[in-house]
Amino acid sequence: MWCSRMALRGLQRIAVAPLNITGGLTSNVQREMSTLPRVYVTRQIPPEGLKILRESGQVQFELWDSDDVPVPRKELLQKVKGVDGLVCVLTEKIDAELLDAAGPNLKVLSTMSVGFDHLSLEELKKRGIRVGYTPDVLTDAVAELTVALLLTTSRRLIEATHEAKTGGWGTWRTLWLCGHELANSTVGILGLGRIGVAIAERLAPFKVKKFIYTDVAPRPELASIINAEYVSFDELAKQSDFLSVCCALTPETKEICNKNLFSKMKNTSIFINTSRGGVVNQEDLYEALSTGQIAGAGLDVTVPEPLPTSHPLFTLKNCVILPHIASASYTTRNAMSAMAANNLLLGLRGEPMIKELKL
Ligand SMILES: O=C(O)C(=O)CO
Repeated sequence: MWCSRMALRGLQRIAVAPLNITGGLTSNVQREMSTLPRVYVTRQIPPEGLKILRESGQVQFELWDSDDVPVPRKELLQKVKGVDGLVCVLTEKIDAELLDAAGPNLKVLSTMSVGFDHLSLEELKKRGIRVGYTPDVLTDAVAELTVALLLTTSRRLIEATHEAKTGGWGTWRTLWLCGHELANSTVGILGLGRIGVAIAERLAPFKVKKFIYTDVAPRPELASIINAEYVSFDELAKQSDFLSVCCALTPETKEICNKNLFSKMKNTSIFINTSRGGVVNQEDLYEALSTGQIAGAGLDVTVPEPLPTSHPLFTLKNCVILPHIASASYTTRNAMSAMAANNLLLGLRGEPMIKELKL
């Protein structure tokens, strides 16, 4: 089944150029097309971005025309040979092997993501490749989903609908399916950036008592927007009733949420992660959840993705797991796609990108 699907996908791959290449084109047009910078797009990105690339007249591009299956690595290594630009999503590892396969023509990489842990920045820098990414446009969608996940976890909504559907709903009971409320709580943010601020702004009307945060250093400008207090990592763990992870995954933050953190949290606390699965030691989280060290966890991101259905975290009632959908609204994904396309085109023209990573 898998093989035949893959074979079908392979057949569906199409080359898309700014003008449809048909037998009817004059040889002049064909000659002109062949001199345009070549771009490979590693995924069928949402229509806005493809339209921008197609109508730009600035590039010829080929894409892996599927959203369901990522381009196989072997195929990707073939397809990037000699390209001038690359548009990728977060499932593609952009490392030395891939950059070597692409060769020296590659000048611009544009990722349709705010996260960049799938990119080897050092290798990109070494080769002088400019990198575009897509922050800001997804902030609202991610903040919205984080609030939804937090409430789903703290008020036990998945358990509750399951009980209602499967006959567990007996009489109204005084302590049945009780959870933890935001009113009068302390909300902690691990890694205060645009998204952390947007989450806090949305939580404030729930009558949160106090926002606290930790980061590599205080961020007074952002903190003042939400009146958040800078605390140490340990204090964040100790004081937070709800702890929301918003930091990027870097070598410094890898598995920063581990036994050390969970052991200091209250057993009534809720842990939420919508950043990257790699910031959490999942074995330690399982231990904390299954022993009642913390009350619950809501995860939009895991290691690996997808998380195998046999993973122990799926056995826990107090763990809500979503399949990495924080930015998944039509508006946001189209905006990310458009920004990724524009970053690429600007980069190839040697102009400043809308959002470019400083390497
Ligand atoms: O953009 C990202 O980095 C994501 O995780 C997708 O929302």
